[in-house]
Amino acid sequence: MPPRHVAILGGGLTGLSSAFHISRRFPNTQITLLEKQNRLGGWVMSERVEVRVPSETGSSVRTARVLLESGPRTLRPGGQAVLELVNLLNLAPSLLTVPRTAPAALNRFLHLPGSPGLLRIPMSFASLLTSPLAPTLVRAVFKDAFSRGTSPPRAAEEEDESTDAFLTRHFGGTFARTFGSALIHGIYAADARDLSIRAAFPQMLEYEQAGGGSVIRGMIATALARRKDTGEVKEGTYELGGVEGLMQGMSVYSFKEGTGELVDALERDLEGKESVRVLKGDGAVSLGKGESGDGFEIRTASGTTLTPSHLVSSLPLPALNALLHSSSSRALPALPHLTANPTSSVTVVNIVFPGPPTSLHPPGFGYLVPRPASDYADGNALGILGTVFDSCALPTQDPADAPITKVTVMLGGPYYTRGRFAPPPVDGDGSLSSEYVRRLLDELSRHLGKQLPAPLLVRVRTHEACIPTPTPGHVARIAEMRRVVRESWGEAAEVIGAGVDGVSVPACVEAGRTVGRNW
Ligand SMILES: C=Cc1c2[nH]c(c1C)Cc1[nH]c(c(CCC(=O)O)c1C)Cc1[nH]c(c(C)c1CCC(=O)O)Cc1[nH]c(c(C)c1C=C)C2
Repeated sequence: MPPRHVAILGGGLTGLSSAFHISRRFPNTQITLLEKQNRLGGWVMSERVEVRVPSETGSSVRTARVLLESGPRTLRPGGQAVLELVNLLNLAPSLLTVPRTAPAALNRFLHLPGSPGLLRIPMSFASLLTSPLAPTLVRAVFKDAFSRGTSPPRAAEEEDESTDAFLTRHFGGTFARTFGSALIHGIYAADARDLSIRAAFPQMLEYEQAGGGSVIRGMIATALARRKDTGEVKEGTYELGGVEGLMQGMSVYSFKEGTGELVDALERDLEGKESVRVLKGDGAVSLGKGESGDGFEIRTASGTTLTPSHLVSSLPLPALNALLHSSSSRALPALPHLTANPTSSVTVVNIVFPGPPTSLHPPGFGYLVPRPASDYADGNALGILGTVFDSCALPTQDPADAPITKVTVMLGGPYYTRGRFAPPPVDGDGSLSSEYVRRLLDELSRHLGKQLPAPLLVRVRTHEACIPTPTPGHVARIAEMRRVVRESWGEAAEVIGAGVDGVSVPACVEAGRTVGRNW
């Protein structure tokens, strides 16, 4: 029998995807989505702002509406659950795609703390030959591929280690610090020494297993096995329409109005459904068992009481923990491990410069800054994690007749938790102090190897505790947490979200897509 009433806690992508998919599966079920903020989408945040742009000769000024992203800005075509939403929400006409052959897909850089300029990460054998990064990469490949028996596979499900420890074991400490830490900054804004390899990169463990202890041998063996596998016709379970075809040969994609279009389309869809109620600016303040012992009782900040038969929590796990502890009447049994993982805070600074991108930075995706050899307490002015060259990947998101260069600098993460850094103070109107902007521009000029012009716009957002870091043991802890939900809250409740299923946009959408499949 379909559920009578499903309450969904949290209006980020996971909550929105849950509401969308549950309402498709059970069109007559009442659904209430509760979000304490006045907006939906969590940290997916796309916004157009007016920028006064001088013409190339400087003789006139025009106003351009420039798109700024402070959360995820591009998506990978491999995430089928997101492609399905693009199809079902008719977003294909808004798609902007970046081919695999574009400079933004091919050129990625590192800025090594302590030395000026950027180093291109070699993506081909030819570019490896001339790269200053070659010694680190070649040594790493040899260490993993030709070391026999020194890296026993960690097959047992309960075994886990940090991503840094795994990479050091296979590829050496210099590789782990130079490439591994930078990669983890770009995804989790976290310290690779804190991040579980099993939770973040389970495929690495599969390669290690397939390669008898070597990741590289395992990758080669897996690729060869896939090539032999040609006869198999895979059953498509996602409703992709023609969208998959549009993604052939593409590295990433977004939308004309940014990733926020996904959120807006989901919100419009839910608003159009009579069975769905979206309560913005009204979070749950208490959560307990229903009065008759059946279902749940939720009280909201505005005083509304809900008595759903089914419950989906997509709240950050620490927020769910706080909610459970503040709920006294008919309290639900506590859940283990909700506060086991730390979270990273990220400061996102969008900067718009006059002039075309070619005048300011090399063509490419942007650059990442590895962990300094001296650790997070020092060695990196302001705690910069990396910079994205936004205008390079998706130039058509902004007006073609306004010559601008848009970059986004990301700061914080482990610099805020382990270092002596704190999020930059902002003035009453939300802007950075001119002294901080000067220091930031000086530092960027050093990274890019050229003096930068005065920016047309600088906008800052600090996302507090926005990305959970699954620490070693996460997968086992989540399995236990899920068991306790099942056994003591019942089959009518599920706990999902970035802190459970993974931090990427596809992981969040997928979690909402599969929630309640057994109802
Ligand atoms: C606000 C900053 C974010 C940082 N990480 C994420 C956000 C939103 C989340 C994230 N970023 C990436 C992934 C992997 C998904 C994938 O594409 O496979 C996740 C979950 C990769 C990534 N990192 C950066 C970009 C532009 C992308 C592509 C996806 C996206 O648009 O987010 C740049 C970047 N992100 C962060 C830093 C410090 C950084 C530096 C250049 C933190």
